[in-house]
Amino acid sequence: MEKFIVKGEVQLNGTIRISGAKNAILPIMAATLLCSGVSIIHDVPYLRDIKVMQDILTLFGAKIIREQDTLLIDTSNIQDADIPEHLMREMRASIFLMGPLLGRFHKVKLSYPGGCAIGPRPIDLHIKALEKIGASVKENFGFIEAQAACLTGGEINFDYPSVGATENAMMAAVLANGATIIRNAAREPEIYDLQVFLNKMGAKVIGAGTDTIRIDGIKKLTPAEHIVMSDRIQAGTFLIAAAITHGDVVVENILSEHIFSVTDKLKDIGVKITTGNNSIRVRGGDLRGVDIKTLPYPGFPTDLQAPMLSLVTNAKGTSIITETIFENRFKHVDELMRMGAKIKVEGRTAIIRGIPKLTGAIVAAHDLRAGGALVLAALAAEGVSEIENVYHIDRGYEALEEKLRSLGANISRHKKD
Ligand SMILES: CC(=O)N[C@H]1[C@@H](OP(=O)(O)OP(=O)(O)OC[C@H]2O[C@@H](n3ccc(=O)[nH]c3=O)[C@H](O)[C@@H]2O)O[C@H](CO)[C@@H](O)[C@@H]1O
Ligand SMILES: C=C(OP(=O)(O)O)C(=O)O
Repeated sequence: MEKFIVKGEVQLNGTIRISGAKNAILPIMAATLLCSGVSIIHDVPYLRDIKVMQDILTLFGAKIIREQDTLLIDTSNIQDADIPEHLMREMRASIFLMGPLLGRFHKVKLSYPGGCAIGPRPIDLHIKALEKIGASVKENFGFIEAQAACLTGGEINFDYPSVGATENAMMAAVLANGATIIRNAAREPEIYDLQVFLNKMGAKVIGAGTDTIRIDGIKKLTPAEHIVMSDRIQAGTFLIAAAITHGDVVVENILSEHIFSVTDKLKDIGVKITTGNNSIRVRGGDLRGVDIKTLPYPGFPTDLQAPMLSLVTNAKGTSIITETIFENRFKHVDELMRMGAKIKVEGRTAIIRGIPKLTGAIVAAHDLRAGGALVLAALAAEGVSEIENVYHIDRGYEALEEKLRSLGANISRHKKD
């Protein structure tokens, strides 16, 4: 087990480049199972979830080579296999394999996925979507078995725009007979990136990024090469890091349109934002309280709720943050209170009374973004903080401490005693 030790009150200054997005790479890696041959994915960071996806694809016989930030995934000799429960439980994205495996092998048996413990995370929408295009799905003692001699295009109307269920449905439908229409689809940029990759493989998908996606099934896909989109959540985390330390940071390789909901809120809080061509500069100012509600894209992303909550603990006045996506995504609150933050949680709403400064403390990351949020709080706090359970942070932030150090932060990684 590892921990971070952070000495706070250091302004961050400099330039940081954002790498490819975990949440775009994982479904794209799953999609490589849909064809035979070598697919190439560029700008892939070293993350724990990506290593787990590599391990799963390897079980199916895929040969994977990493050349720096490029993954070469050879699916020429893949065959059906069972995914051990411990790998399924490692991350939410393991469920993204259901659609491609069904498309390729006409049957799939999986246990339930894991992922951040941020409230119940059912997979009913994934299952219903696959049933709509002809799969028969049985749930038995923690396992899901789906089969379809032949998937057939159909109409999928989501009750809720689930990101993962939209991606699973797209990946299953590309090899189905006929056309599939997905309505009330999630509109996240990662879904558009998946569409681009699938179309490079020869699929016929249109509409990703809107709430209606149409997939005209084809018989066979071919391998593709792709530079994955940059990670808007990582970018947002660095923007907030600059703001909380009153620093001056340029975040490069980010499309500002992907995070305008975040930069708009940062401006409301009092932070100076300058948008360049594929970059954003953030300069800290006097912080004032704001109200934020997490929503599906293009609303404020739930994955930046925890980092933003850290920021407003230092904002003058009262802030109200409402989490509408996940039922239990306030585990960072108790930890921030150990650092002196004044926060009251009522149901899905956190009410934060800003204080001039947090104080360093020993705290624990309970999930990925909560871990990121505690690192940000520690950067601003007076004194030294220890953040335990760094393995959560490693799921989604590549070498976070090295990147922060390049901006001047005083942070180091240690084995926990
Ligand atoms: C690997 C990945 O890409 N993870 C992201 C993905 O997760 P994920 O794909 O799991 O998120 P979803 O959009 O599916 O979940 C949103 C909400 O829908 C509910 N739901 C979802 C599926 C289902 O079958 N039934 C159901 O009720 C969930 O419990 C949750 O309350 O989108 C989330 C929302 O932007 C992000 O926080 C995660 O970082
Ligand atoms: C919630 C997240 O990831 P996952 O869906 O993989 O748990 C996240 O990336 O913040």
